[in-house]
Amino acid sequence: MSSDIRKWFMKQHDKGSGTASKTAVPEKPSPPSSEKPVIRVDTSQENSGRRKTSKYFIASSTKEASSQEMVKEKKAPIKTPSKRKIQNSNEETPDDIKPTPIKKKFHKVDDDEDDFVPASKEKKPAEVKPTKKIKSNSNIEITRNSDKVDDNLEGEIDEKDTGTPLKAGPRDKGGRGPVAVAAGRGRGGGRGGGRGGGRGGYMNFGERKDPPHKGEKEVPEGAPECLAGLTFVISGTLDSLEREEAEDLIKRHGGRVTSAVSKKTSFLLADEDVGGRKSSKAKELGIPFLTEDGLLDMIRKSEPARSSKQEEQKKKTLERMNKPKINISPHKVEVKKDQSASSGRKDAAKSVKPGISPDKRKCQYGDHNSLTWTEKYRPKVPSDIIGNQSIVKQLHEWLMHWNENFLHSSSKGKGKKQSDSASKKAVLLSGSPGIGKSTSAKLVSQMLGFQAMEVNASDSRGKADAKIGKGIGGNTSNTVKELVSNVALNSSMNWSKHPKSVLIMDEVDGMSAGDRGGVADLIASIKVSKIPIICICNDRYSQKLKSLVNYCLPLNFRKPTKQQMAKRLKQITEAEGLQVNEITLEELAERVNGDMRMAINQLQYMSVSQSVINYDDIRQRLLSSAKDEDISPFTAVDKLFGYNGGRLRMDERIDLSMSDPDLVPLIVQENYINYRPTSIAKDDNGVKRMNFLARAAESIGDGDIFNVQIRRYRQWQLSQSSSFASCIIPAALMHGQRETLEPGERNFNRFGGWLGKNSTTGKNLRLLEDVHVHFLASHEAKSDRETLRLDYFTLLLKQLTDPLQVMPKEIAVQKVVEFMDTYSLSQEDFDTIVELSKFKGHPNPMDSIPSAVKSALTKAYKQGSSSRVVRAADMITLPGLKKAPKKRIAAILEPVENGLAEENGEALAENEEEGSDSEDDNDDGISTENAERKPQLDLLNNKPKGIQVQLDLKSNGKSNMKKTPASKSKGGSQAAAADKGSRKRKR
Ligand SMILES: Nc1ncnc2c1ncn2[C@@H]1O[C@H](COP(=O)(O)OP(=O)(O)OP(=O)(O)O)[C@@H](O)[C@H]1O
Repeated sequence: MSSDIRKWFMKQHDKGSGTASKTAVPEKPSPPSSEKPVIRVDTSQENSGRRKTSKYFIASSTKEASSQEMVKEKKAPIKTPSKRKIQNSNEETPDDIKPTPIKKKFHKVDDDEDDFVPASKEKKPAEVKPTKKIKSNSNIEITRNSDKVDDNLEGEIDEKDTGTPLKAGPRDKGGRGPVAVAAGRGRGGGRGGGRGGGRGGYMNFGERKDPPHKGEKEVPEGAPECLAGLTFVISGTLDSLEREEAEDLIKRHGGRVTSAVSKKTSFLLADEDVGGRKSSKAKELGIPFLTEDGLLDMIRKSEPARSSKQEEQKKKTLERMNKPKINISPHKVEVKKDQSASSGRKDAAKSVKPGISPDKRKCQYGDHNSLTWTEKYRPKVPSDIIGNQSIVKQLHEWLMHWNENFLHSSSKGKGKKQSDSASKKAVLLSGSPGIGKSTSAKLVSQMLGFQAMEVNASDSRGKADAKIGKGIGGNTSNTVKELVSNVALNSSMNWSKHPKSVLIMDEVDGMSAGDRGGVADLIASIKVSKIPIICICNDRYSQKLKSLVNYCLPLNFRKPTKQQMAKRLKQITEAEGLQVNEITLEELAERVNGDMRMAINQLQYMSVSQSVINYDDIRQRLLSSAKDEDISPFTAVDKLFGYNGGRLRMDERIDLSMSDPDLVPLIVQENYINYRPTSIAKDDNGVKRMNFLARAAESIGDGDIFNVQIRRYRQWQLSQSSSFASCIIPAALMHGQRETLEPGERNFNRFGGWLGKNSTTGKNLRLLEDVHVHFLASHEAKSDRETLRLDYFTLLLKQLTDPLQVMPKEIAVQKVVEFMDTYSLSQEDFDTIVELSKFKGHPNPMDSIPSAVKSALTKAYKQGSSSRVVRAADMITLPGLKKAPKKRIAAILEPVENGLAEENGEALAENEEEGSDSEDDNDDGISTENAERKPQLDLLNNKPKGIQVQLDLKSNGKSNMKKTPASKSKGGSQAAAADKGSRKRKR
């Protein structure tokens, strides 16, 4: 498998039109079809120089594309443009072509929609519709030719999991035959697709062909709104414009670009019949096709006199700047809205008992013109808040019933289900910045007559003082404490006016790592609070908030859609006399990434210097700030796996997966199994899902191979491939709804389990190494670490626990302590042996030992400590090292050559303290330089003999390096020397 991946990587990919296919299916000029009419699209356009292959293509002016010409086209052979190859969809029928076996299976992907949903195998015959003429807004006549669709265009490859050989379709323009599936872009051969329409393997991402006449045509500038009201869908590769350029061009002229064809679509912009889902849907709905030339023509014809346009704009700006503004004040807006509001809303508005009276507010706001627009147009009633209406409603419900749930009720939320919103004393509003969290909290509080007290949690660092008597003048944490317990408020507030208060804690995730105890303190405050607490954060998955989440009702704010934002922004710009069209505002909304505050601020900033803001102004202004977002790995995984994960663009997927290249793959791996892919039918019997799971698992495995290459061999250039294999492909396959697989499981993405498991492995290896070193120092056995674990541990466990289970207490304890002394095992070693010998499903031998016996054993072992002869592997010090690594000591003690198994050694080395490796090199120079080091050298010399140190230890049983040996036996002098050496170093 790994070699497959590497080969794939090493392979130079053909970025052209599929060389492979060219060799497979020799290219030849296709004779004109006698059955399929080919319409010349825009005969007036010289620079197009291309033949349009589909009858669905419209000319920019049908007057020019006369029926006579159409007939001509049918009969006359077509001149092949120099750069393009001729396609004739009737050239080969599926029957003519023998299916070519595919070497490697690639799954079909609709690259237009950036989704990896396998295509339906069914062929949908296109509807037969009468030819009719429609008129576009720009007075361009459009022919809707709906002759019978040539089935060959719809040729499909059956290359899915079933392994059915390809059903070859007609060769496309690029001459890609069926074998081009892997190499070519898009649907490859067989689908009869043109340049890049329809499905393509995800492996081919990024290989969309360049437009054949890229940059060769002049892009006209038309009237600003000439495409207003028209909705375009782009498919395939255009003739001279990149897709993004075409998109910009349309938007610049007031048109809308969507990704999927629907009834609202005005044109499918494609330069040839690209085939694919969009194409067939357009045909099905009778949506006219428009060529790039057609589009350019449409724009060109609307071109206004440039100078007059500019002058007009200048005049407007000057007018606007000179004239005193007649603005709709926020108050007016409010009144207006209230008047038009429904009766229900009126009631709600009536019930508002704002903390500040209108007069006071006026005072507070001062001159409206000096206000920032975000303040000026801050929502005044809940319905002004765009998006998240259900969340606002939930918040309203929770706050409305807070007093009755927690103040006046005897049960105080007890007995209610944990999930029940009424059981939580606090709420946690989460969501990205500038989407209305604080506004909603304040508005709802105001509506319900609560006095809102705002505290920025990131200012309330750390715990409150134990004595909160310091009062409100003290730090913010104290303030919070006092607020929630109403200690100080009584004296300073008029409770008849403000009987109810609510505490709004903004930016609770801003409590930095240094604020240990800050969140804990907040939780403690929530527990005792006599007022509702609304916590606000950006990232509810933040590790810091892990414990807080359990005490709060989580309400997650979503970003408003760009359409919702544009609508609200339009109201603001109209009120401010700023001329901006909706498409431009949608672009702004997209560029600020749903941040309403930023969008409003940008508009206010731009309004200072211009009264007309067009699409290009927004693009220019927000070019650098395009979609920069700091997101947590959990949010990234949520997005990748989300229901709309398939709609994300590839660059967005890459950004998400690279947002944390260490953690995102781990979280993906941990959770992919919980997702039910959207692309499988609801009644799927599980086979398809298993298939998807298998493919995702395989891809995660590939990602692991990349990861090893990156980490071990520093092949950082593979980072993106690694993200691709370990995140993007699995998420593309599995994205959909998350479901739980075990009862009691929470339906949230889990943190990657690998880190925990790796840490446990490291810990176990360290413990094993301790036992191993002691074991070797006892000179009773000379095995390596692995042998000790595999062959000795069972026996050791038996010897250590059996007597305690079956023998009388005293005898058993004595026997076990003797055994431990013989093998130089400490109490910790005893525990390690028990712990590492545990297996799921096997009883723990310690369970059947009475606790009296256990405590007798501990007592007996400690008693013996004072006179115990310790074979002191623990006391070995190595020159230059504060703490000698056990692995090194084992190597000194171990008489056998083979040492530790390489991989275990590596794992251990990774887990050893960092300093040890860097200090490693010091060993070499020790013999000559430092006299202090000599004793340690002696230890090395004694290697085959082992070391025996006899020490009189403290009665607590802990070895003490500073203690002078009471008696010396064999080797004692060395130990003493070692001890001396270590003492000297400590000084
Ligand atoms: N959903 C919305 N509807 C209408 N206006 C909004 C909305 N969200 C934000 N705004 C505008 O943006 C301003 C700031 O919003 P707000 O402070 O509520 O954002 P936030 O989500 O709390 O941001 P942060 O997380 O940075 O505190 C508001 O005064 C308002 O003008």
